[in-house]
Amino acid sequence: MAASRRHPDGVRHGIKKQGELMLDEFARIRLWTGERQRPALLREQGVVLGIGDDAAVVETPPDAEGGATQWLLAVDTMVETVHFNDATMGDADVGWKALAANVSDIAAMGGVPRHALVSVSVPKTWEPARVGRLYDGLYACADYYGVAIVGGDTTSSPAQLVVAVTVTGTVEAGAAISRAGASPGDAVFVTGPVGMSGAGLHWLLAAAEPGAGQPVPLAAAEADGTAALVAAHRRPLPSVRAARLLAARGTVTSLNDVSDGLASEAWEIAMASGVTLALRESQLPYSGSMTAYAHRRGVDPLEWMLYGGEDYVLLGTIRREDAEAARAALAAEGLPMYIVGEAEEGEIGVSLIRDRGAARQAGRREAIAKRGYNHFNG
Ligand SMILES: Nc1ncnc2c1ncn2[C@@H]1O[C@H](COP(=O)(O)OP(=O)(O)O)[C@@H](O)[C@H]1O
Ligand SMILES: Cc1ncc(C[n+]2csc(CCOP(=O)(O)OP(=O)(O)O)c2C)c(N)n1
Ligand SMILES: [Mg+2]
Ligand SMILES: [Mg+2]
Ligand SMILES: [Mg+2]
Repeated sequence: MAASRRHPDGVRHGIKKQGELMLDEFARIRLWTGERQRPALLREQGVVLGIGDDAAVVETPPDAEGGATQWLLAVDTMVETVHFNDATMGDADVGWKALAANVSDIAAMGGVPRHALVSVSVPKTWEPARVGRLYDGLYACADYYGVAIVGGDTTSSPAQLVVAVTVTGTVEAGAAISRAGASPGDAVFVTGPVGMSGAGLHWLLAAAEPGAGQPVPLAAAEADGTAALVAAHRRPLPSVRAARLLAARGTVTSLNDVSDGLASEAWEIAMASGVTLALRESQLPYSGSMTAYAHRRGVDPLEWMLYGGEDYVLLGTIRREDAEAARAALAAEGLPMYIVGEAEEGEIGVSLIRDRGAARQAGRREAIAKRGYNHFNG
């Protein structure tokens, strides 16, 4: 009979011959998820029954005035080697980002993120402590955004780690903001700088030592002036508060979040709405550290800004007459909003008006390619 004893965490573990803790699937799940969330948060999200049964039970939350809400449902997956590797991300960063990418999709509909289901497929080579750290990051992000983790699934995996997070959110009935409502004359905005994550990834891949088997330390990035870029890549901060403030104004006509790159997301709005989005180069939110790093590496910063991706800021359109007031209202809350262009009538597409610095050529227009991160193309 397998030896076992009561571990201080209250979970019953088998003991390997060498004395190493051997946890079965259910013990691991309890270790990763047991009593990790504040009871107040679970109550706030209407969780009647959370982790531990066949399915979670949650109440449908009313809006602030007691009115009806609608559910928002989204899922996003992260796969080792595709979305991260040993060098680019720590295990806790993977957990944070897996949930953050989902929270960002709820923000992109103008909603409030509420619940999450977490599916992990774990290679046999991953010691349990690594998944424990992944859950540290997941729960840190869940706590930050007030999301209740109410269940999930656990399997082994023949090779890479896969983590898939499903989120729910709610939005006032009829108030979800799609990609399809932009009209000619609307202002185009973003809720934060773009290109930092792509630049951070570039730096991380260059700094990675083959076979080091551990993430590039943040201290190395600090020493090189790229810590903000690495943080943007590892710990994105989706724009939930900005989304809620903007949605409440009733003047936002389309919204999307930047996962595949500003160009790709702008194309999605342009196609869904049947407009051209014209971006002004001089108005784009250039980050100082991203621009400095790009110049050091001889890269055009626009490359990361337009095509880098994983920024998890929002791109949207808003009625022109409310654009400046909305910007000021967000600024009053310490939240950035940059007006970066205009929706126009005409052929569906995205263009860039070159009106910045040395590249200035009397406002020359360039067509922006429908390119960005694509899982089956490059
Ligand atoms: N395998 C799939 N089955 C059904 N719907 C999918 C699948 N993959 C993606 N989708 C849907 O296609 C749309 C685009 O997906 P995606 O580009 O991943 O969105 P996002 O960038 O917002 O995460 C979304 O509505 C998503 O729900
Ligand atoms: C090791 C590594 N290589 C490449 C990338 C770049 N990358 C991977 S996925 C992705 C786009 C975003 O992921 P996706 O699954 O397309 O999210 P979604 O659009 O569904 O929200 C990018 C830019 C990375 N993050 N890490
Ligand atoms: Mg997706
Ligand atoms: Mg999205
Ligand atoms: Mg994508």
